[in-house]
Amino acid sequence: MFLDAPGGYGKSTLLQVVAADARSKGDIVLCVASSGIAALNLDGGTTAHSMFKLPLDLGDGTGYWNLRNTQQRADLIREAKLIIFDEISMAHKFLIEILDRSLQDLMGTNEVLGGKVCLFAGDFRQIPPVVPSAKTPSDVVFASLKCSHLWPHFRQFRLTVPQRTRSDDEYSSFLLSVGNDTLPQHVFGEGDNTDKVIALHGIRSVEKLDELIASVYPPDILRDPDASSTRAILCAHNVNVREINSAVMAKLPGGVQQLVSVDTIDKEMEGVDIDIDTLHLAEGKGVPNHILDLKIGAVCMIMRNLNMSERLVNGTKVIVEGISPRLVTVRKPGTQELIAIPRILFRFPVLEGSPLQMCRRQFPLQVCYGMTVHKSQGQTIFKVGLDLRSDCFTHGQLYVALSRTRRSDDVTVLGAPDRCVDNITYVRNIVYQELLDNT
Ligand SMILES: Nc1ncnc2c1ncn2[C@@H]1O[C@H](COP(=O)(O)OP(=O)(O)OP(=O)(O)O)[C@@H](O)[C@H]1O
Repeated sequence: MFLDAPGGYGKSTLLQVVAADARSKGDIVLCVASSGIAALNLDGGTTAHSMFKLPLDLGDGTGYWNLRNTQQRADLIREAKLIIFDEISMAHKFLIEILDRSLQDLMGTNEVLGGKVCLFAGDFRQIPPVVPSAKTPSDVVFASLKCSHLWPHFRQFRLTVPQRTRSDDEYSSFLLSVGNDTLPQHVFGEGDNTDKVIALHGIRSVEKLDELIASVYPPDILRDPDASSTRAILCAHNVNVREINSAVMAKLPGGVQQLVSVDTIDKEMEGVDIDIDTLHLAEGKGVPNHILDLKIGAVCMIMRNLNMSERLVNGTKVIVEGISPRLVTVRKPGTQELIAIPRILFRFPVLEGSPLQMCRRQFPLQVCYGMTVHKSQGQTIFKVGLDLRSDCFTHGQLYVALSRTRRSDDVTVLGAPDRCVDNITYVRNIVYQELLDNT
Protein backbone atom coordinates (compact mmCIF):
# COMPACT_ATOMS: atom_id res chain seq x y z
CA MET A 1 0.00 0.00 0.00
CA PHE A 2 1.16 3.52 -0.70
CA LEU A 3 -0.16 6.44 1.34
CA ASP A 4 0.08 9.46 -0.89
CA ALA A 5 -0.53 13.06 0.19
CA PRO A 6 1.02 16.50 -0.09
CA GLY A 7 3.32 17.76 2.68
CA GLY A 8 1.56 18.34 6.00
CA TYR A 9 -1.62 16.38 5.18
CA GLY A 10 -0.94 14.05 8.12
CA LYS A 11 0.85 11.02 6.60
CA SER A 12 3.28 10.48 9.49
CA THR A 13 0.52 11.08 12.03
CA LEU A 14 -1.70 8.48 10.36
CA LEU A 15 1.18 5.98 10.19
CA GLN A 16 1.61 6.46 13.95
CA VAL A 17 -2.07 5.73 14.54
CA VAL A 18 -2.01 2.61 12.34
CA ALA A 19 1.13 1.31 14.10
CA ALA A 20 -0.32 1.99 17.57
CA ASP A 21 -3.59 0.29 16.64
CA ALA A 22 -1.86 -2.84 15.32
CA ARG A 23 0.49 -2.99 18.33
CA SER A 24 -2.45 -2.66 20.72
CA LYS A 25 -3.74 -5.91 19.21
CA GLY A 26 -0.39 -7.60 19.88
CA ASP A 27 0.94 -7.43 16.32
CA ILE A 28 4.58 -6.70 15.59
CA VAL A 29 4.96 -3.56 13.48
CA LEU A 30 8.32 -2.45 12.06
CA CYS A 31 8.53 1.32 11.53
CA VAL A 32 11.29 2.68 9.32
CA ALA A 33 12.07 5.83 7.37
CA SER A 34 14.64 6.90 4.84
CA SER A 35 16.50 9.06 7.40
CA GLY A 36 17.05 9.03 11.15
CA ILE A 37 15.27 12.32 11.68
CA ALA A 38 12.20 11.18 9.69
CA ALA A 39 12.18 7.92 11.69
CA LEU A 40 11.74 9.94 14.90
CA ASN A 41 8.18 10.80 13.77
CA LEU A 42 7.29 7.12 14.36
CA ASP A 43 7.28 5.30 17.72
CA GLY A 44 10.10 2.76 17.69
CA GLY A 45 11.12 4.11 14.28
CA THR A 46 14.58 3.58 12.89
CA THR A 47 16.27 3.89 9.52
CA ALA A 48 15.54 1.23 6.90
CA HIS A 49 19.29 0.55 6.69
CA SER A 50 19.47 -0.15 10.40
CA MET A 51 16.28 -2.24 10.65
CA PHE A 52 17.04 -4.46 7.67
CA LYS A 53 20.83 -4.31 8.03
CA LEU A 54 21.03 -3.09 4.45
CA PRO A 55 24.39 -2.13 2.94
CA LEU A 56 25.23 1.58 2.80
CA ASP A 57 26.55 1.13 -0.72
CA LEU A 58 23.57 0.01 -2.80
CA GLY A 59 25.77 -0.74 -5.81
CA ASP A 60 23.77 -1.17 -9.01
CA GLY A 61 20.74 -2.29 -7.01
CA THR A 62 20.81 -5.83 -8.34
CA GLY A 63 21.96 -7.54 -5.14
CA TYR A 64 20.11 -8.80 -2.14
CA TRP A 65 21.05 -8.85 1.51
CA ASN A 66 21.06 -11.99 3.58
CA LEU A 67 18.65 -11.02 6.36
CA ARG A 68 19.35 -14.36 8.06
CA ASN A 69 22.80 -13.04 9.05
CA THR A 70 21.37 -11.86 12.34
CA GLN A 71 19.11 -14.56 13.74
CA GLN A 72 17.18 -12.34 16.16
CA ARG A 73 16.54 -9.68 13.52
CA ALA A 74 15.50 -12.32 10.98
CA ASP A 75 12.96 -13.76 13.45
CA LEU A 76 11.61 -10.28 14.19
CA ILE A 77 11.11 -9.52 10.49
CA ARG A 78 9.52 -12.94 9.87
CA GLU A 79 7.07 -12.35 12.72
CA ALA A 80 6.20 -8.76 11.73
CA LYS A 81 2.59 -8.30 10.61
CA LEU A 82 3.18 -4.87 9.12
CA ILE A 83 6.13 -2.91 7.76
CA ILE A 84 5.71 0.88 7.74
CA PHE A 85 8.11 3.02 5.70
CA ASP A 86 7.80 6.84 5.89
CA GLU A 87 9.33 9.46 3.56
CA ILE A 88 9.74 6.74 0.92
CA SER A 89 9.88 9.34 -1.88
CA MET A 90 13.36 10.27 -0.54
CA ALA A 91 14.62 6.68 -0.66
CA HIS A 92 16.59 5.41 -3.67
CA LYS A 93 14.60 2.78 -5.57
CA PHE A 94 17.60 0.41 -5.29
CA LEU A 95 17.04 0.33 -1.53
CA ILE A 96 13.43 -0.83 -2.00
CA GLU A 97 14.44 -3.31 -4.71
CA ILE A 98 17.18 -4.81 -2.51
CA LEU A 99 14.70 -4.93 0.38
CA ASP A 100 12.20 -6.70 -1.92
CA ARG A 101 14.67 -9.44 -2.88
CA SER A 102 15.97 -9.76 0.69
CA LEU A 103 12.45 -10.22 2.07
CA GLN A 104 11.61 -12.73 -0.67
CA ASP A 105 14.72 -14.69 0.30
CA LEU A 106 13.95 -14.53 4.02
CA MET A 107 10.29 -15.51 3.61
CA GLY A 108 11.06 -18.17 0.96
CA THR A 109 8.57 -16.81 -1.55
CA ASN A 110 8.50 -14.99 -4.90
CA GLU A 111 5.82 -12.61 -3.71
CA VAL A 112 6.62 -8.89 -3.84
CA LEU A 113 8.35 -7.76 -0.59
CA GLY A 114 8.22 -11.34 0.64
CA GLY A 115 4.43 -11.20 0.89
CA LYS A 116 4.68 -8.83 3.86
CA VAL A 117 1.93 -6.26 4.41
CA CYS A 118 3.75 -3.00 3.74
CA LEU A 119 2.43 0.53 4.20
CA PHE A 120 4.72 3.04 2.55
CA ALA A 121 4.10 6.81 2.66
CA GLY A 122 5.55 9.72 0.77
CA ASP A 123 4.96 12.69 -1.47
CA PHE A 124 6.62 12.77 -4.87
CA ARG A 125 6.27 16.57 -4.93
CA GLN A 126 8.98 16.64 -2.25
CA ILE A 127 12.74 16.27 -2.62
CA PRO A 128 13.68 13.04 -4.43
CA PRO A 129 16.59 10.75 -3.48
CA VAL A 130 19.98 12.43 -3.49
CA VAL A 131 22.02 10.98 -6.36
CA PRO A 132 25.57 12.35 -6.06
CA SER A 133 26.50 11.20 -9.57
CA ALA A 134 23.36 12.68 -11.21
CA LYS A 135 24.14 14.80 -14.24
CA THR A 136 20.62 15.34 -15.56
CA PRO A 137 17.08 15.42 -14.12
CA SER A 138 16.52 11.98 -15.71
CA ASP A 139 19.23 10.51 -13.46
CA VAL A 140 17.27 11.76 -10.43
CA VAL A 141 13.91 10.60 -11.77
CA PHE A 142 15.42 7.15 -12.51
CA ALA A 143 16.30 6.77 -8.80
CA SER A 144 12.72 7.30 -7.63
CA LEU A 145 10.46 4.46 -6.49
CA LYS A 146 8.08 5.74 -9.19
CA CYS A 147 10.51 4.37 -11.78
CA SER A 148 10.92 0.98 -10.11
CA HIS A 149 9.41 -2.25 -11.47
CA LEU A 150 7.82 -2.49 -8.00
CA TRP A 151 5.76 0.70 -8.32
CA PRO A 152 2.78 -0.87 -10.21
CA HIS A 153 2.35 -3.32 -7.30
CA PHE A 154 1.46 -0.55 -4.86
CA ARG A 155 -2.21 0.11 -4.17
CA GLN A 156 -2.60 3.84 -3.57
CA PHE A 157 -4.52 5.65 -0.84
CA ARG A 158 -4.77 9.40 -0.54
CA LEU A 159 -5.20 11.95 2.21
CA THR A 160 -7.05 14.98 0.89
CA VAL A 161 -7.32 17.49 3.76
CA PRO A 162 -4.39 19.68 4.78
CA GLN A 163 -3.55 19.44 8.48
CA ARG A 164 -0.43 21.52 9.05
CA THR A 165 -1.93 24.53 7.22
CA ARG A 166 -5.56 23.92 8.12
CA SER A 167 -5.93 27.46 9.56
CA ASP A 168 -4.82 29.06 6.26
CA ASP A 169 -6.81 27.74 3.27
CA GLU A 170 -5.29 30.23 0.85
CA TYR A 171 -1.77 29.15 1.79
CA SER A 172 -2.76 25.46 1.47
CA SER A 173 -3.90 26.06 -2.14
CA PHE A 174 -0.80 28.11 -2.90
CA LEU A 175 1.48 25.33 -1.60
CA LEU A 176 -0.28 22.76 -3.76
CA SER A 177 0.20 24.98 -6.82
CA VAL A 178 3.92 25.25 -6.01
CA GLY A 179 4.22 21.47 -5.57
CA ASN A 180 2.29 20.75 -8.77
CA ASP A 181 3.99 23.60 -10.65
CA THR A 182 0.73 25.15 -11.81
CA LEU A 183 1.51 28.80 -10.92
CA PRO A 184 2.04 31.31 -13.75
CA GLN A 185 5.68 31.60 -14.86
CA HIS A 186 7.38 34.98 -15.18
CA VAL A 187 10.51 35.57 -17.20
CA PHE A 188 13.44 37.54 -15.77
CA GLY A 189 16.53 38.54 -17.73
CA GLU A 190 17.25 38.81 -21.43
CA GLY A 191 18.70 36.75 -24.27
CA ASP A 192 20.55 33.65 -23.07
CA ASN A 193 20.29 34.80 -19.47
CA THR A 194 16.57 34.38 -18.99
CA ASP A 195 15.12 32.58 -16.02
CA LYS A 196 11.57 31.34 -15.45
CA VAL A 197 10.36 32.13 -11.97
CA ILE A 198 7.18 32.19 -9.91
CA ALA A 199 5.91 34.99 -7.67
CA LEU A 200 5.73 34.34 -3.92
CA HIS A 201 2.52 36.37 -3.47
CA GLY A 202 1.37 36.75 0.12
CA ILE A 203 4.80 36.01 1.63
CA ARG A 204 6.69 38.76 3.40
CA SER A 205 9.81 39.78 1.49
CA VAL A 206 12.93 41.38 2.94
CA GLU A 207 15.93 42.79 1.10
CA LYS A 208 18.81 42.16 3.52
CA LEU A 209 20.14 39.15 5.40
CA ASP A 210 20.03 41.07 8.69
CA GLU A 211 16.30 41.67 8.20
CA LEU A 212 15.72 37.98 7.51
CA ILE A 213 17.64 36.99 10.64
CA ALA A 214 15.78 39.61 12.73
CA SER A 215 12.40 38.36 11.50
CA VAL A 216 13.12 34.73 12.48
CA TYR A 217 15.38 35.33 15.47
CA PRO A 218 14.47 38.67 17.11
CA PRO A 219 16.57 39.43 20.24
CA ASP A 220 14.05 37.97 22.73
CA ILE A 221 13.92 34.67 20.78
CA LEU A 222 17.71 34.54 20.39
CA ARG A 223 18.08 34.76 24.17
CA ASP A 224 15.75 31.76 24.52
CA PRO A 225 17.40 28.66 22.97
CA ASP A 226 14.28 26.50 23.38
CA ALA A 227 12.23 29.02 21.38
CA SER A 228 15.03 29.41 18.80
CA SER A 229 15.07 25.65 18.24
CA THR A 230 11.50 25.72 16.89
CA ARG A 231 12.56 28.09 14.08
CA ALA A 232 14.91 27.88 11.12
CA ILE A 233 16.27 29.78 8.17
CA LEU A 234 16.23 27.37 5.23
CA CYS A 235 18.67 27.62 2.34
CA ALA A 236 19.16 25.72 -0.87
CA HIS A 237 22.96 25.90 -0.60
CA ASN A 238 25.46 25.13 2.18
CA VAL A 239 27.41 28.30 1.54
CA ASN A 240 24.37 30.34 2.64
CA VAL A 241 23.83 28.07 5.67
CA ARG A 242 27.38 28.82 6.83
CA GLU A 243 26.96 32.56 6.35
CA ILE A 244 23.72 32.61 8.36
CA ASN A 245 25.12 30.53 11.20
CA SER A 246 28.17 32.81 11.52
CA ALA A 247 25.94 35.89 11.52
CA VAL A 248 23.55 34.49 14.14
CA MET A 249 26.41 33.21 16.33
CA ALA A 250 27.87 36.73 16.36
CA LYS A 251 24.55 38.02 17.74
CA LEU A 252 24.33 35.39 20.50
CA PRO A 253 25.42 36.56 23.94
CA GLY A 254 28.62 35.10 25.45
CA GLY A 255 32.07 34.29 24.14
CA VAL A 256 32.92 31.86 21.34
CA GLN A 257 34.86 28.72 22.24
CA GLN A 258 36.76 27.11 19.39
CA LEU A 259 37.00 23.35 19.16
CA VAL A 260 39.69 22.27 16.73
CA SER A 261 39.62 18.83 15.12
CA VAL A 262 42.53 16.41 14.89
CA ASP A 263 43.03 15.71 11.19
CA THR A 264 45.20 12.90 9.87
CA ILE A 265 45.70 11.07 6.62
CA ASP A 266 44.01 7.66 6.60
CA LYS A 267 46.28 4.76 7.68
CA GLU A 268 45.99 3.10 4.27
CA MET A 269 47.30 6.32 2.69
CA GLU A 270 50.40 6.61 4.91
CA GLY A 271 53.42 7.74 2.94
CA VAL A 272 51.38 10.12 0.79
CA ASP A 273 52.86 13.59 1.11
CA ILE A 274 50.09 16.02 1.98
CA ASP A 275 50.09 19.37 3.71
CA ILE A 276 48.28 19.47 7.09
CA ASP A 277 46.54 22.75 6.05
CA THR A 278 45.00 20.87 3.12
CA LEU A 279 43.50 18.39 5.58
CA HIS A 280 42.19 21.20 7.81
CA LEU A 281 40.52 22.87 4.83
CA ALA A 282 38.90 19.64 3.61
CA GLU A 283 35.11 19.50 3.74
CA GLY A 284 33.03 16.34 3.56
CA LYS A 285 29.29 15.80 3.24
CA GLY A 286 27.93 15.46 6.78
CA VAL A 287 31.38 16.09 8.28
CA PRO A 288 31.97 18.88 10.83
CA ASN A 289 34.50 21.60 10.05
CA HIS A 290 38.09 21.60 11.35
CA ILE A 291 37.17 24.57 13.53
CA LEU A 292 33.85 24.36 15.36
CA ASP A 293 32.81 27.65 16.96
CA LEU A 294 30.37 27.15 19.83
CA LYS A 295 28.74 29.25 22.53
CA ILE A 296 26.81 28.18 25.60
CA GLY A 297 23.13 28.34 24.63
CA ALA A 298 23.78 27.81 20.91
CA VAL A 299 21.30 25.58 19.05
CA CYS A 300 23.12 22.80 17.20
CA MET A 301 22.24 19.80 15.12
CA ILE A 302 23.73 16.35 15.59
CA MET A 303 25.51 15.18 12.43
CA ARG A 304 25.46 11.40 12.92
CA ASN A 305 22.93 8.79 14.02
CA LEU A 306 24.41 8.39 17.53
CA ASN A 307 21.62 6.55 19.32
CA MET A 308 18.19 5.86 17.80
CA SER A 309 16.57 4.81 21.09
CA GLU A 310 17.75 8.04 22.76
CA ARG A 311 16.50 9.90 19.66
CA LEU A 312 19.98 11.32 19.03
CA VAL A 313 20.16 11.12 15.25
CA ASN A 314 21.50 13.02 12.31
CA GLY A 315 19.31 16.16 12.36
CA THR A 316 18.29 16.13 16.07
CA LYS A 317 18.45 19.66 17.50
CA VAL A 318 20.25 20.14 20.83
CA ILE A 319 21.21 23.11 22.99
CA VAL A 320 24.83 23.51 24.14
CA GLU A 321 25.15 23.61 27.95
CA GLY A 322 28.86 22.97 28.49
CA ILE A 323 32.01 23.07 26.34
CA SER A 324 35.40 21.47 26.99
CA PRO A 325 38.05 20.09 24.63
CA ARG A 326 36.97 16.51 25.47
CA LEU A 327 33.19 16.76 25.83
CA VAL A 328 30.37 19.00 24.79
CA THR A 329 27.34 18.78 27.06
CA VAL A 330 23.95 19.34 25.46
CA ARG A 331 20.26 18.93 26.23
CA LYS A 332 17.31 18.41 23.93
CA PRO A 333 14.94 21.41 23.63
CA GLY A 334 12.19 21.28 26.25
CA THR A 335 14.17 18.91 28.50
CA GLN A 336 16.74 19.39 31.28
CA GLU A 337 18.61 16.08 31.04
CA LEU A 338 22.25 16.63 30.10
CA ILE A 339 23.85 14.48 27.40
CA ALA A 340 27.62 14.24 26.88
CA ILE A 341 28.71 14.30 23.24
CA PRO A 342 32.23 12.96 22.61
CA ARG A 343 34.41 13.56 19.60
CA ILE A 344 33.96 10.88 16.95
CA LEU A 345 35.94 9.83 13.92
CA PHE A 346 34.87 10.89 10.43
CA ARG A 347 36.55 9.22 7.46
CA PHE A 348 36.07 10.98 4.13
CA PRO A 349 37.89 11.89 0.90
CA VAL A 350 40.26 14.87 1.07
CA LEU A 351 38.56 16.15 -2.10
CA GLU A 352 35.18 15.04 -3.41
CA GLY A 353 35.67 11.96 -5.61
CA SER A 354 39.35 11.62 -4.63
CA PRO A 355 40.63 8.16 -3.53
CA LEU A 356 42.74 9.93 -0.89
CA GLN A 357 40.95 9.34 2.42
CA MET A 358 41.47 11.34 5.60
CA CYS A 359 40.27 11.08 9.20
CA ARG A 360 38.89 13.89 11.33
CA ARG A 361 38.21 13.56 15.06
CA GLN A 362 35.65 16.22 15.90
CA PHE A 363 32.37 16.71 17.75
CA PRO A 364 29.43 15.67 15.48
CA LEU A 365 27.78 19.06 15.91
CA GLN A 366 26.83 21.88 13.60
CA VAL A 367 25.24 25.19 14.60
CA CYS A 368 21.78 25.16 13.02
CA TYR A 369 20.02 28.52 12.99
CA GLY A 370 20.40 28.14 9.24
CA MET A 371 19.99 24.71 7.64
CA THR A 372 19.50 23.20 4.22
CA VAL A 373 15.98 22.57 2.92
CA HIS A 374 16.96 18.88 2.57
CA LYS A 375 17.41 18.63 6.35
CA SER A 376 13.97 20.14 7.02
CA GLN A 377 11.97 17.52 5.08
CA GLY A 378 9.32 15.87 7.30
CA GLN A 379 9.42 18.56 9.99
CA THR A 380 6.95 21.20 11.15
CA ILE A 381 8.75 24.50 11.89
CA PHE A 382 7.02 27.38 13.68
CA LYS A 383 8.76 30.24 11.93
CA VAL A 384 10.70 29.88 8.68
CA GLY A 385 13.07 32.25 6.95
CA LEU A 386 13.86 31.38 3.35
CA ASP A 387 17.24 32.46 2.06
CA LEU A 388 16.76 32.21 -1.70
CA ARG A 389 19.51 34.59 -2.78
CA SER A 390 20.75 31.46 -4.55
CA ASP A 391 17.85 29.64 -6.14
CA CYS A 392 16.68 26.11 -5.43
CA PHE A 393 18.43 23.55 -7.65
CA THR A 394 16.38 20.38 -7.50
CA HIS A 395 12.85 19.07 -7.69
CA GLY A 396 10.58 19.88 -4.76
CA GLN A 397 13.05 22.01 -2.81
CA LEU A 398 10.95 25.18 -2.87
CA TYR A 399 7.78 23.23 -2.05
CA VAL A 400 9.41 21.49 0.94
CA ALA A 401 10.81 24.78 2.23
CA LEU A 402 7.48 26.61 2.00
CA SER A 403 5.39 23.76 3.36
CA ARG A 404 7.15 23.44 6.76
CA THR A 405 5.01 26.14 8.46
CA ARG A 406 1.36 26.41 9.43
CA ARG A 407 0.55 29.79 7.84
CA SER A 408 1.94 32.16 5.22
CA ASP A 409 2.46 34.72 8.03
CA ASP A 410 5.10 32.41 9.48
CA VAL A 411 7.35 32.67 6.41
CA THR A 412 9.75 35.47 5.41
CA VAL A 413 11.78 35.32 2.22
CA LEU A 414 15.01 36.93 1.09
CA GLY A 415 15.51 36.61 -2.67
CA ALA A 416 18.19 37.75 -5.10
CA PRO A 417 18.39 41.60 -5.16
CA ASP A 418 16.99 41.89 -8.70
CA ARG A 419 14.15 39.44 -8.01
CA CYS A 420 12.17 41.54 -5.54
CA VAL A 421 9.67 43.77 -7.30
CA ASP A 422 6.99 45.78 -5.44
CA ASN A 423 7.67 43.72 -2.30
CA ILE A 424 7.07 40.42 -4.10
CA THR A 425 9.96 37.98 -4.43
CA TYR A 426 10.31 35.87 -7.59
CA VAL A 427 12.11 32.52 -7.34
CA ARG A 428 12.82 29.46 -9.45
CA ASN A 429 10.59 26.44 -8.81
CA ILE A 430 12.03 23.18 -10.10
CA VAL A 431 9.52 20.41 -10.68
CA TYR A 432 10.20 17.21 -12.65
CA GLN A 433 6.80 16.38 -14.13
CA GLU A 434 7.75 12.70 -14.56
CA LEU A 435 7.72 12.38 -10.77
CA LEU A 436 4.22 13.82 -10.56
CA ASP A 437 2.54 11.61 -13.15
CA ASN A 438 -0.44 9.91 -11.48
CA THR A 439 0.14 11.98 -8.31
N1 LIG B 1 -5.65 14.44 11.99
C1 LIG B 1 -4.95 15.49 12.46
N2 LIG B 1 -5.51 16.39 13.29
C2 LIG B 1 -4.82 17.44 13.76
N3 LIG B 1 -3.51 17.70 13.45
C3 LIG B 1 -2.90 16.85 12.63
C4 LIG B 1 -3.57 15.70 12.09
N4 LIG B 1 -2.70 15.04 11.29
C5 LIG B 1 -1.56 15.74 11.34
N5 LIG B 1 -1.66 16.82 12.13
C6 LIG B 1 -0.62 17.82 12.40
O1 LIG B 1 -0.21 18.37 11.14
C7 LIG B 1 1.21 18.49 11.07
C8 LIG B 1 1.73 17.69 9.89
O2 LIG B 1 1.46 16.31 10.11
P1 LIG B 1 2.38 15.16 9.54
O3 LIG B 1 3.81 15.42 9.88
O4 LIG B 1 1.78 13.88 9.95
O5 LIG B 1 2.17 15.39 7.99
P2 LIG B 1 2.96 14.74 6.76
O6 LIG B 1 1.95 14.55 5.67
O7 LIG B 1 3.69 13.54 7.20
O8 LIG B 1 3.94 15.93 6.41
P3 LIG B 1 5.30 15.91 5.55
O9 LIG B 1 4.97 15.37 4.19
O10 LIG B 1 5.70 17.34 5.52
O11 LIG B 1 6.26 15.05 6.29
C9 LIG B 1 1.76 18.02 12.41
O12 LIG B 1 2.00 19.15 13.22
C10 LIG B 1 0.63 17.16 12.96
O13 LIG B 1 0.63 17.18 14.37
